[in-house]
Amino acid sequence: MVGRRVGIVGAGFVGATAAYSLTMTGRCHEVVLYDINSDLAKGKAIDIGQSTSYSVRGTIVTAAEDAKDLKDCDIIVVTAGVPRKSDMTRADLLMINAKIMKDVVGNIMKYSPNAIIICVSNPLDIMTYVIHKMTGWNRNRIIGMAGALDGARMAYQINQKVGYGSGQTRAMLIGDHGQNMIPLPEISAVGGVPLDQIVTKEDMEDIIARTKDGGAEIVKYLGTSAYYAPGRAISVMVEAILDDSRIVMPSSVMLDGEYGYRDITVGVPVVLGANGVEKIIELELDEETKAKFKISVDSIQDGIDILKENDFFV
Ligand SMILES: NC(=O)c1ccc[n+]([C@@H]2O[C@H](COP(=O)([O-])OP(=O)(O)OC[C@H]3O[C@@H](n4cnc5c(N)ncnc54)[C@H](O)[C@@H]3O)[C@@H](O)[C@H]2O)c1
Ligand SMILES: O=C(O)C[C@H](O)C(=O)O
Repeated sequence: MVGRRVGIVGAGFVGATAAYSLTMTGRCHEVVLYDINSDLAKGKAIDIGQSTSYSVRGTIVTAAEDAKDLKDCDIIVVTAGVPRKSDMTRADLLMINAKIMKDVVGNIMKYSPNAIIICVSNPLDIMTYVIHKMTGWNRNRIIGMAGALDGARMAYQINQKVGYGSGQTRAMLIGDHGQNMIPLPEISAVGGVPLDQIVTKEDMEDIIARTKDGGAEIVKYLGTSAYYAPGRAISVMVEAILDDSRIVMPSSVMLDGEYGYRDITVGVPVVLGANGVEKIIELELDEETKAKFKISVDSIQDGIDILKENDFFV
């Protein structure tokens, strides 16, 4: 369904790039940029708005003067927060970004109580959990963006190795958006051809390592984190919800018994449609992958426990 209103909270590198990507594909009627730095939101909204003369379909791009201008959004993308620098891990952003989430979620609940939220801020799985706990909303309406990006990164690494299949490569991962993410080459493919038939074991190990290191590699060169691939990954998810296209996308979602876990947000394949998460797909995991998944879940739980110890949820 084309023609609805998408709010983006945080008009920095990632938020503005997501807005630009949405505008270029012309898949939503209106994008509203909100940032505590209102001049930044204004400048980006004008600049992106002026690009729409050459996009396939007009999109209205506005800057929110105030959080109340986020009213009645169908989808809100949360990119507010601090990105890491080269000497940091995503986990180092835990306390500072969790505090920002309090402010952001309060505004969303007040002005767009029926929205679907796509969380982007890091550490991703834990911020997604924070948004669940603070809103108390049904779990289909809160989705963490990570697998869409990590899958695109894995596809890129595969294409770099084989030298073909760009745009035809589908890569699947599960787990956290961090060092314990679990690329699944055994169910990834280039144009439908299973990876293990075209990539050596050694190359596969390299693909996995470089995918896991994908965020850090960019931070090393830019001194801040990536935004083109994240921005596009966000817009693909937004479009799937607006179009009710029911694509399968690994995303960080609240488990309630799936994969043997409850009350934890972690990346698994889901179906994205008009209601947000339409379905969680339960892959059959072998014993080795189950053990890796547990390590990944435990690492997310560690971050949640730090917030609890600091009375964050009180
Ligand atoms: N999930 C992913 O795959 C992924 C990918 C890239 C970046 N990220 C994360 O996204 C976040 C944003 O990255 P960036 O590069 O755009 O950073 P950025 O610094 O360019 O932008 C963040 C913006 O958030 C704004 N902000 C801070 N507090 C706010 C509040 N309370 N309300 C509204 N706006 C507020 C800031 O003013 C800033 O403009 C970081 O936490 C980064 O780690 C996640
Ligand atoms: O690496 C980061 O800190 C940002 C983001 O999570 C990414 O993977 O690009």
